[in-house]
Amino acid sequence: MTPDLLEQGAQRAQAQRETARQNTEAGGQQASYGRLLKTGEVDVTHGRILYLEDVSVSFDGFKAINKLSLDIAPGELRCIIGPNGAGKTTMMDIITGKTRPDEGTVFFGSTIDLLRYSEPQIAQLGIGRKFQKPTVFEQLTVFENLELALKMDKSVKSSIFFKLDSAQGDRLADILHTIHLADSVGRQAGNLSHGQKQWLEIGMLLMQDPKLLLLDEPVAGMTDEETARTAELFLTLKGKHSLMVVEHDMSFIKTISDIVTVLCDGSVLAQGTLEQVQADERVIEVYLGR
Ligand SMILES: Nc1ncnc2c1ncn2[C@@H]1O[C@H](COP(=O)(O)OP(=O)(O)OP(=O)(O)O)[C@@H](O)[C@H]1O
Repeated sequence: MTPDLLEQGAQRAQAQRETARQNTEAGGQQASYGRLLKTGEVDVTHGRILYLEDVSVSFDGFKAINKLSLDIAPGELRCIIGPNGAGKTTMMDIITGKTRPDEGTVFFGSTIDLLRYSEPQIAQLGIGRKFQKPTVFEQLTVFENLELALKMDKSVKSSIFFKLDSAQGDRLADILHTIHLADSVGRQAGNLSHGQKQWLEIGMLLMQDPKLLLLDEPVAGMTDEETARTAELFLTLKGKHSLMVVEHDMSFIKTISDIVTVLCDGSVLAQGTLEQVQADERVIEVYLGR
């Protein structure tokens, strides 16, 4: 792809997204009461894309998650903090189907009971997960990694004969811009910096157009500049996707957060703005004061 084509593709994809956003704002909520949801659509008419209620799981008698309840609004960027062992990773494992809870309710939108689905099916439903370590294909170029992410999307049939159509090409160009890698499209992923690899992996998730993205310590090991650019990236994604970000880096949380949920001993200890939770005595005691 030439820089010109990339630029044009990115602009077309941006324009399409803007139209979709305006349509949603103009009537998405009301409209969805009166219409059937299309395949792959998530019913967010009750204002929640993710809903957990009284979820518990024990490992050898130890309650890692203990009557955990929380919900996330569509388009929200929710930050999750908490001391080591609070249950943050286990919570993500439950949402993505890696771990089955002993009890509780986990819904995607108001109609999809996630406990009825397997891990690959949950990914297919539109929940993307980014683990802490970047897992890109080091031998392939940035472009090839993104293209491959689309091929791995099971909804794209016949991947052997797969060729990007123009809408997919535009989306790829748009994502390249979003993840700050438009200038590195032909570079081998193995030669990227740690931060760039993390962005590329986020781009690979975005190629599958997830509705909800779960990100585990996305800025761990990044330089200050990379961290700042990642904050920018997340703020761009907010609204178009729902995001749940687990992080220990408080200055990063400060830059991106609206609502922060503090987990401790497998349940929600406090929730509010970062200022509010930082002023909460219980939080100071178990976490921030350490
Ligand atoms: N498969 C497992 N078997 C036994 N115990 C487990 C298992 N998975 C998690 N745990 C325990 O459950 C608790 C919660 O772990 P979890 O990894 O979810 O915490 P966390 O908040 O993500 O911690 P960190 O910030 O250190 O990553 C810990 O005490 C952990 O040792």
